[in-house]
This record gives sequence, structure tokens and C-alpha cells, in this order.
Amino acid sequence: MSGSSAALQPPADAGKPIRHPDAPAPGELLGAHYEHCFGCGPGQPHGLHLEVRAGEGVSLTAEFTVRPVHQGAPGLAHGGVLAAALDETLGSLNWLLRTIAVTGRLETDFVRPVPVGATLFFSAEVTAVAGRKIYCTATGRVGGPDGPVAVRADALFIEVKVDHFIDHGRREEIQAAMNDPDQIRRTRAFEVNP
Ligand SMILES: CCCCCCCCCCCCCC(=O)SCCNC(=O)CCNC(=O)[C@H](O)C(C)(C)COP(=O)(O)OP(=O)(O)OC[C@H]1O[C@@H](n2cnc3c(N)ncnc32)[C@H](O)[C@@H]1OP(=O)(O)O
Repeated sequence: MSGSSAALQPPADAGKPIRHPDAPAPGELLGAHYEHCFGCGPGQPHGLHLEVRAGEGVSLTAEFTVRPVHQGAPGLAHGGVLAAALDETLGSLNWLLRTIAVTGRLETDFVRPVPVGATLFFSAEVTAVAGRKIYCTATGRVGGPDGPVAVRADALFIEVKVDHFIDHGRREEIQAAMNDPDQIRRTRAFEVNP
């Protein structure tokens, strides 16, 4: 069974996504947006360490290898971890739009179990934009980019201002992220869509 709810269907007047002129070139690694992000941060020992590469248009690919710390059932990836990998993959698309956005809704299909040691190959794209609403979709395959589908997700991201994080995040982490010597990460975290 698969499909997405009415909330994830773009309205009739939605526009096509527009790749930002300064978006990383197709094939380029995006890197982490935040050192301690559970999805992509190198400073998060049990994190997913997702590796994301820009694609054509507003699309990308990503890889995530399931480690023993990501188990739910014995020897199998936890579903919440797989949803987190999809969320991170989809959230990374916003960097290609140069828009700061957070997940409003994420609907996931778990199509087949994913064993520990397996690598998931994700492909994702933004399908439509309507005002602050960004509609996107992702597929994760096992064994290779053309392997069988293991997970799928459709999502709605909502554009926010940087104040969203400053107002709601814990002060010490916000301050540390603002002081990050990595200029690209700082820009990714704090640049407001021009
Ligand atoms: C310091 C570090 C910075 C890092 C930056 C990089 C971040 C990367 C992170 C990457 C990590 C991975 C990513 C992560 O994990 S992001 C973390 C997980 N997500 C969150 O924490 C978000 C929590 N939610 C909120 O903050 C608010 O609810 C938001 C901001 C989303 C909306 O509240 P806001 O008051 O602003 O707006 P609004 O309520 O007027 O809604 C606006 C429009 O949107 C529609 N709508 C809203 N929700 C839903 C919904 N659930 N289904 C369907 N539709 C929904 C709504 O109907 C309306 O439509 P319309 O009436 O206009 O037609």
C-alpha cells in the first residue's frame, strides 16, 4: 500500500521549484549543515552520517549505511531511523533552493526490511512550491542506486526565518553554530533566502 494524503498534494496554482544560481553543481557533495546534526553531522557518533550530492535541477542523491546502533528488530534498521534518513535527505533539498525550511509533514512507506550493514541509496526532488510550502518526494533503494525500493516518502516543508531556530533552539547550541568557523555551514544554517 502506498500513497500520500491530501495535505501533500500541491495546489493547482503551485509553481515549479527554481534551482538557486549558487546551488552546488551536480555531483558535488553538500556536506553537513551542522556539526551535531543527527542526520549529517560528523560530530554525532551514532548519527546517520548521510552523504548528500547535488543532482540536476532541484534534486539530489544521498547514501546512508545502516550500523548496529541503528537497529530496531535484531539485525534490522529501526523504522524511525529510516524516517530520519528520509527527512534529512528531503531537508537537504532546501539548500538547492537556498531556502531555510523545516519539515511540516512527512509520510513514509516502509516497503521492505533493511538489514544492518546495508547501504540505502536515496534520490529526492522538490516537485512543487506554493508560497512558503515546499513539496518533495524521496525514494530509498538497497544494494545500489537501481536496487529494489526499500522506503519512500512524500513531505511538505515550510519555509521559516532564521528566527525560528533562534527563538526555539537551546541557546548554547545556537551560539556555537553561529560561531562555527566553517563558513559554508554557517551560511547554510543562517542565510535567509534572498
Ligand atoms: C541553527 C541551525 C539552523 C539549521 C538550518 C537548517 C535546517 C535543516 C534541518 C534539516 C533536518 C531535517 C528537517 C527537520 O527534521 S526539521 C525538524 C522537524 N520539524 C519541526 O520541528 C517543525 C515544527 N513545526 C513548526 O515549527 C510549525 O508548525 C511550522 C513552522 C512548520 C509551521 O508553522 P507556521 O506558524 O510558520 O506556519 P502555519 O502554521 O501558518 O503554516 C503555513 C502553511 O503550511 C501549512 N502546514 C503547516 N504544517 C502543516 C502540516 N503538518 N501539514 C500540512 N500543512 C501544513 C499550513 O496549513 C499553512 O498553509 P496555508 O494556510 O498557507 O495554505
